[in-house]
Amino acid sequence: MNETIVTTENLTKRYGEHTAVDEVSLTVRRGEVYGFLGPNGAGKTTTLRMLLGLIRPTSGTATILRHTPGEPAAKRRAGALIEDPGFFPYLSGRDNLRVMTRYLALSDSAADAALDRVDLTGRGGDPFRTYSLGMKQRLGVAAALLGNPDLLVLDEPTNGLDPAGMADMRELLVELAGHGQTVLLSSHLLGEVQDICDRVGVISDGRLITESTVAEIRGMSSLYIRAEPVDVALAVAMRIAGDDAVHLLDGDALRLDVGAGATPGITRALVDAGADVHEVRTSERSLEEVFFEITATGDAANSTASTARSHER
Ligand SMILES: Nc1ncnc2c1ncn2[C@@H]1O[C@H](COP(=O)(O)OP(=O)(O)OP(=O)(O)O)[C@@H](O)[C@H]1O
Repeated sequence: MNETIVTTENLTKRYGEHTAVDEVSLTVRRGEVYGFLGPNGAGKTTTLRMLLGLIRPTSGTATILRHTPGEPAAKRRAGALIEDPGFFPYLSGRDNLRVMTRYLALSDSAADAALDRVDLTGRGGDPFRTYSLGMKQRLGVAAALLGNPDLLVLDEPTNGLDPAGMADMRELLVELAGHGQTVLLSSHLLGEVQDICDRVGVISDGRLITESTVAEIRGMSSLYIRAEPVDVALAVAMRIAGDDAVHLLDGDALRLDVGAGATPGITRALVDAGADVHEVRTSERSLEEVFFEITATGDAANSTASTARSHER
């Protein structure tokens, strides 16, 4: 599963003085769901548009399915939902897809197969204008699926959906990946995609800050401690875990960036130092927390740095 489906090397796009995408180098491998994450305006859509050959890079290179973006062979094997697909409101979902299958010289049955993949067969005969937002997004994914592409590129596929719609979309994406399709999706809602992505690339201000698995990016688990007096607890925690790994949280709790295996030793040391221990619990940091940290510091290596404090309860 290590075949490379997408690579970029120092991919850059400038608009006048503004650098929208700044030397981004990323890799998407076959069969994975890759989350391209970043806040609004970070450069996600611009990167995806370069990958699809919709705009030209200012410098740097990209390869998609071993082709240059925009080459007919790359277009055939990659389906995308990147801009409003522009469905006809009075045509049914099925007929909208048929307009596309005819343009792509595919059979009408490809439209039915795509409707089926996104679970819209039952409503396929209804006019597009009667669809909910979630159904419209699903039809957009169905359009991207026409021709059974190897790679799906989806720009913010959960955007604007309610929680149930998001859950449906997530389920659909996992299912697609289960069928061997590689999925590259962008999102600014990290919590929404962390459960479905195999790997993520985090972009901020046009620069790729980090690229790794969700587990790696979250780093090790944290230990939350409430003990009194807090200054005693703080001193004990810093002695055992090191100053940089200890964060004083609001409400005089402590967060320690240590593995769960450290829990018994730290609890014993607190008690030995005469502290009253009210609570000790381990928890994994969410991608959301880590994301705030690394986009604030601009450096993944600093992801446990003290900037975390302002985002913690
Ligand atoms: N055609 C353009 N001309 C000038 N600036 C542009 C153009 N397209 C994008 N930009 C700028 O490039 C930056 C990145 O935009 P982009 O749309 O790629 O961000 P994004 O991460 O997709 O954000 P969002 O989630 O809001 O869509 C923004 O500052 C945007 O204003």
